Parts: sequence; C-alpha cells; structure tokens
Amino acid sequence: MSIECDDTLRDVLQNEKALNMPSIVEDTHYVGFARFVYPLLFITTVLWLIHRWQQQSRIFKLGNVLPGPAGLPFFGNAHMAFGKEPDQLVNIALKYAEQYGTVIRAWLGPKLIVFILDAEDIEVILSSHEHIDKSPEYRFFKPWLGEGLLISTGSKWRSHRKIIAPTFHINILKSFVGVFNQNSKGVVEKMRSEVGHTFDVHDYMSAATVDILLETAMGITRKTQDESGFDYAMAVMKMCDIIHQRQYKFWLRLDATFNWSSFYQKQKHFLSIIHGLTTKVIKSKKEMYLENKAKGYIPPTLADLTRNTDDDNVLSTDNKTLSDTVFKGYRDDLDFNDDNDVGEKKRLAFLDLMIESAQNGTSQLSDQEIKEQVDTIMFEGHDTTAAGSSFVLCLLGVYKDIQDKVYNEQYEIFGDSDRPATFADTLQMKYLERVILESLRLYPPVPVIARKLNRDVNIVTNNYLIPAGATVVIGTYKIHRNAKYYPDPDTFNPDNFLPENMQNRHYYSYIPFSAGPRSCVGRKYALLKLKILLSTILRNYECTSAVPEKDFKLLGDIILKRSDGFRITIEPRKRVPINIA
Ligand code: HEM
Repeated sequence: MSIECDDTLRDVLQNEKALNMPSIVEDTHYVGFARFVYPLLFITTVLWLIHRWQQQSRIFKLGNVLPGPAGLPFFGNAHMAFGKEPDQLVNIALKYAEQYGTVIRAWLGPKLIVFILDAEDIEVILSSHEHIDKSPEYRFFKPWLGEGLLISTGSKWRSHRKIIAPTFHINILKSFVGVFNQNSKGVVEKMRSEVGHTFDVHDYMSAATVDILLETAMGITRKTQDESGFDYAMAVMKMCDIIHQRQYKFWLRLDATFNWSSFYQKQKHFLSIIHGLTTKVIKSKKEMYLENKAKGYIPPTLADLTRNTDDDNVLSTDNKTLSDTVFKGYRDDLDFNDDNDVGEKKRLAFLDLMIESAQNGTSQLSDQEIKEQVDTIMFEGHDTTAAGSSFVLCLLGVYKDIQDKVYNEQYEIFGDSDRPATFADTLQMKYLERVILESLRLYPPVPVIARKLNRDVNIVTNNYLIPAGATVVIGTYKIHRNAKYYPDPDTFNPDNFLPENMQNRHYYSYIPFSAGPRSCVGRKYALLKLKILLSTILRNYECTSAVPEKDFKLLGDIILKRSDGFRITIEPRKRVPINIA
C-alpha cells in the first residue's frame, strides 16, 4: 500500500516537473510558512502598536522621568523578579535602593510602580486624606476580608474607621490585660517542653496571638472554644500562607490561573472554616444580645465604657507611654484614646461592641460588615504581632547584654514574684518598650505599604511628579535603616528611642504601624500585648540565639519573617538581678 502511494507521488512529481508547474512539496512548505509567518507578523504588529501606544501614554512619559532601571518592551522590569525566591527579591530591591537613591521607578508590564524611601515624600502620601486607596495587590485578601477596614476605601472606609477606631479605646484595651496575662502564662507553660532544645519560637507566638485574638476580638475563650476554635486558628495561618504564595508565584497572581490551581480549592476550604466560625459566633452573640434585651439586661455601650466619671482614676499626662511620644506626630485618630482614660471596666470583645452599636442604632453595620471587620482584625492582629514578638526574642537572644537590662527592669518592677502584670506595670517597662520599638525599626512586620494614586502628586525629592494611576510603594524596611535618620542604622540600639535621640527625627522616618489617617488601628493594642507577652516570657526564661543577626535570612512577604526560622534556645531564669558590668 505504501509502495503504491510512493509510486503515485513520484509520478505526480515527474509530471509537475515536465509541465514546469510549482511543486506540491514547495506548495506545502509555502502553506506551512504562510501559516506560521502571517499570524506572527500580525501579533508582532499588534504588540508593536501596543508598545508605541504605551510609549506615547502620559503615565509612561511622566514615569520615565523618575530614576530607575531600564526595562524591556512589554515586560518592563518584571523579568527581574522572574523565578526569584522571596528572599532574593528582598536583596534585589535593596540593591536598587543603593543604586538609585530614595525614589525608584519600575515597570511591571504597563504598570508604573514608584518606590519612595524619604520621610518627607512618605509624609506627602501617608498624611493625605486623599491617597487612601490600597494597591491592586490587596485584592488577594478580598475573598477573605471582603470590604473590611484593611482594604475598603472611600466613604465606606471612612465611616467604618469612625466606628472601629473607638473600640480600641484605652479603657477597652485595659480590660484585655487579664486575657493577655493568662495567655502569656499559657505560652510559658507550653514552652517548658522546649527547654534545652533549639526550636522555632514563631510557632508559639503565632498560636498565642491567635488565642488572644479569638478572645479579645470574638469573646471565644479557651474554655468556651471547641474544635472549631483550633480549626479556625489553623485556617487563619494556612490562609496567610496561601496569600504569601500568591505574592511571589507569578502564575498564582492571576485569578484565572489561581482558580485552576490546588491552592484555590484549599483557599475555599479554609475560608469555609473561617467564615463558618465568624458567622456562627456573630449569630449566637446577636441572639444572646436580643434575649438579654428582652429580659431587660442591656450591656454597657462603648460610650459607657469610655466615659470618664468622677470616681475614675485618670492617668496623668506624665504617665503616658514612650510610644505616645514616638507616634504623636502621626496625625491619626488614635490619640483621643488617652484623653479620658478611666480605670478597668467590664470586658467586651470587639465583636460585642460592634453588635451592640449596630443594635442600639449608633452604627449602621450589617452582619456581613461586622463579619468582615472581625475577620480583618483577626488577620491584621495575628501575623504582625507573632512576627514582632519573635524578632524581639531572637534579637535579645543575640544581644544578651540588652536582654540582661530588660530583665533587670522587670526585676525592679516584679522582684522575684510571679504575679501577672497590671496596666500600671506596663507603663514602667520603659526599656522593654524601647527594645520593642527598636526591633520594629529593624524588622518592621509590615515591610512595605502600597497605595494607588488617583491623581498626580508632587513629592519633595526633586519636586518629582508621580502620575495618577501609579502604585506608590513605601519602603518601611529601608527608611528605618537610613543613616540620615539613624546613626549606625543597621545596629540594634534601643537607645535610638531615648527622648533626646528622637526629638529631631522626622516622624515619618519611623512608620512600623504606617501613619496618618490610615495608620494601624491596633497599634496600642499591639504594644500593650507585646509588653505583657514578652515580660512574662523573659521573667521565666533566658533566651539565646546561636545565629548571629547578620545571618538572619529575611523573607520579603506581606509580613516580614525569617526564612531560616526564628530559632532560639531557652533556659529557666533564676529570679535574681543581673550584675551588669
Ligand atoms: C506589631 C503589630 C502590628 C503592626 C506592625 C501593624 C502594622 C500595620 C500597618 C503597617 C498597617 C497599614 C497597612 C497598609 O496601609 O497597608 C496596619 C493596618 C491595620 N492594622 Fe495593624 N499592625 C499590627 C497589629 C495590629 C493589631 C494587633 C490589630 C488588631 C487587633 C491591627 C489591626 C489593623 C487594622 C484593622 C488595619 C487597617 C486600618 C485601616 O486601613 O484603617 N494591627 N497595621
């Protein structure tokens, strides 16, 4: 059969030759060639036109005035991040910061990204009530946090911020001191099994912060929480991991490819656990509220809990914490917290306060909106404080002389007693507070903040114009290590926060909690919790890090962590003051 065919083909070819006709082999080649070349030509022309159009666009022309590395057509500088691990990306970003200074332009395809690293430029963006829109990357949180405070914008964000910020009033925070103490004690007990071993302290910090948040945000205690509390904590941690993967795995960044990946199925599963619990708790709390109301019992309102009365013990201004001075130039809405500070009152979780204000008509929050706010607080409050406390313990494990000073301050406050810390005790932990602030300077848990510009902005550096449509990335990590603001900027030195060393420093050179109208609403909560948690751990254990600070491997992520783990060893502490030479 095949011989017959070959013969026929040979005949045809000979006839073609005789008649001087174009060969069908040439013809087939020609068709193949045409099939390949015409579409290619078409695609190239379209791409070239898009490229020309991009080059002529306003954003492209204005963006290219700013300093930054040259990019490829279409891809811009995206290829520089291709195939890189997150810790390599940190190094690339830092290298460009050295090369180009405090304003760096990059193109992610047609998207203009401008990194700013000078305090005056940062103030222009963060202090503004206009540039409050988050960058498109925050959309990864949307399925989880919906329109919660972290990603909402415009009038929705403004009205919700007005409702949420007062729930972080100092009186409410004081009522959490007992919860912070109980859980800190719990973590000390759990860590006992690690005495003498090297272990990752972040696991413990993470579990403790989720437990504390379950109680303070939703009113779920260890006693009342069933399996669903544990599942929720695990799901929160796993969701953080999925969002982390989406940040740096380029095929997961696109919704179309993400939705086909196994990560999408996992996300669906974890979100069903997270949303399932928040919905269940909100429903039962609301029912309880209505039942109590029917019986004539109405819980205290936020106004009751934060009102000053004659009997209350008002804190004098000289009793304010160091952080109140550090952050006083932030122009945010958290300072009112100190004005009418009254003693500890009844404890209500954030969720109870939101349900109460929605029921009594003070706020217009729907159940769905309350759920989104609770989910947001759980996310924002969890990984940030877990990373923050883990960095403090590792740094103190490296700088034992500083740990000794921290311990001596604790000994001055508590002696050899094991008693829980009071709010007043925390006001005396001035050195520990400096250590926490310095650790947040060198290792800010939120290493970058990004905003989308809706109108052109002139920044202070060279009066550069950043065009509307650009994403501005504020490099917290880098600005915290600028020698212009911190002498010897890479050295861990808690004295950077001595009043005399702070007085001439630009407020926006220290922004671990962001600043301005969109600053972290949980700042005071976080600092109070960190003090109690770290005080309890350091009164019980001496910690040591075998890894020197220069070998910490950082993971550039939504939350800054160590890719090599937060490894320390602990030994039970002898409760005696340390003789510091
Ligand atoms: C060391 C601990 C913490 C750090 C370093 C931190 C840092 C930040 C930063 C930098 C932002 C601004 C993010 C942005 O603009 O993209 C932010 C926002 C926020 N944080 Fe925190 N945070 C911490 C703890 C907490 C805690 C404990 C809570 C709640 C219990 C919390 C709740 C929030 C909320 C709700 C927002 C959104 C505020 C808004 O957009 O109006 N944070 N945080």
